[in-house]
Amino acid sequence: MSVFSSGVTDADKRAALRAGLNSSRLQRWPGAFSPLVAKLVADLGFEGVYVSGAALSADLGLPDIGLTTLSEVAARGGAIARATDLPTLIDADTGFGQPMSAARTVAALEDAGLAGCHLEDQVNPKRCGHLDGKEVVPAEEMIQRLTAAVGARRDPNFVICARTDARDVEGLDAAIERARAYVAAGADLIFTEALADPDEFARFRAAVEAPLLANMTEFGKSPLLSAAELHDLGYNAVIYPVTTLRLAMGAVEDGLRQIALDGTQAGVVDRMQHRQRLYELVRYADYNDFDSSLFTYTAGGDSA
Ligand SMILES: C[C@](O)(C(=O)O)[C@H](CC(=O)O)C(=O)O
Ligand SMILES: [Mg+2]
Repeated sequence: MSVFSSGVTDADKRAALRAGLNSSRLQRWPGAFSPLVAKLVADLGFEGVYVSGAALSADLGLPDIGLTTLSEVAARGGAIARATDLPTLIDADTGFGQPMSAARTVAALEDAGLAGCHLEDQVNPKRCGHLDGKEVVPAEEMIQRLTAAVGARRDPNFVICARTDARDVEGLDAAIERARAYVAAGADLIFTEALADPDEFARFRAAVEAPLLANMTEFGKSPLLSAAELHDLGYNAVIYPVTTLRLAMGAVEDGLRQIALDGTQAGVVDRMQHRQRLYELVRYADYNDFDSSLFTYTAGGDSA
């Protein structure tokens, strides 16, 4: 196995994602805002990796209002997916344009090594699902989006997740009705955005015959339910989309303030990831071995 690639093929990652959704265990997918974070997510025993549109745009210094392009998202998502053996689900916003654009999006994300993506029923330009003032397209338009996306995938295991933002715009019953129509259009997984309380999660579960994904984003409209609570509610997957970015940025800000104050980082060194841990995550020793095997290579095939 090369140090430069995951030991698991894209097809096997997608099969693992499917198997996880069909299992009775809740699939926990923390957001990874970089390939290095994806390595940490895998090392700590989570089932999958999530790539958040909010985190990806924030990382570029942009608000999450649909400014990022398919090329940017596929490139960054691909770099993250390739850094781990885990399957990666990515946020594809509204599919980056018309229904045919959603089809192109799926092809590009498959090529980039992603295991699945979610498409939402918001209008363009989209908003964070937990902010007021968002709007949804008519259900028929979202069904076109989904039909195009489903038809575009070559690997039948690539997961197409349909997100409905309708709860906050049209009410819970309309959101559930949309979810059922999206399943009929071929969605493999339903993302129930911005639900208000556990009872709403339960009502979605009772009404929709497909795997369900919960969004446990902080400072939003939904309560922060635990993995055990979501499992008991019958949910199949949970994302912690912006959590790692918020944790990291909180720590970076605190550290920078301390340096500005003290004139040295000496007081915050014990809060840092140690050089050794970083090297472990990027498999420094394996690259060294690989390099020395090249360095000592001789044409006769002997190596010292
Ligand atoms: C899940 C989400 O789409 C994301 O981009 O991560 C966001 C998360 C957030 O802004 O907190 C959303 O819920 O719209
Ligand atoms: Mg998003």
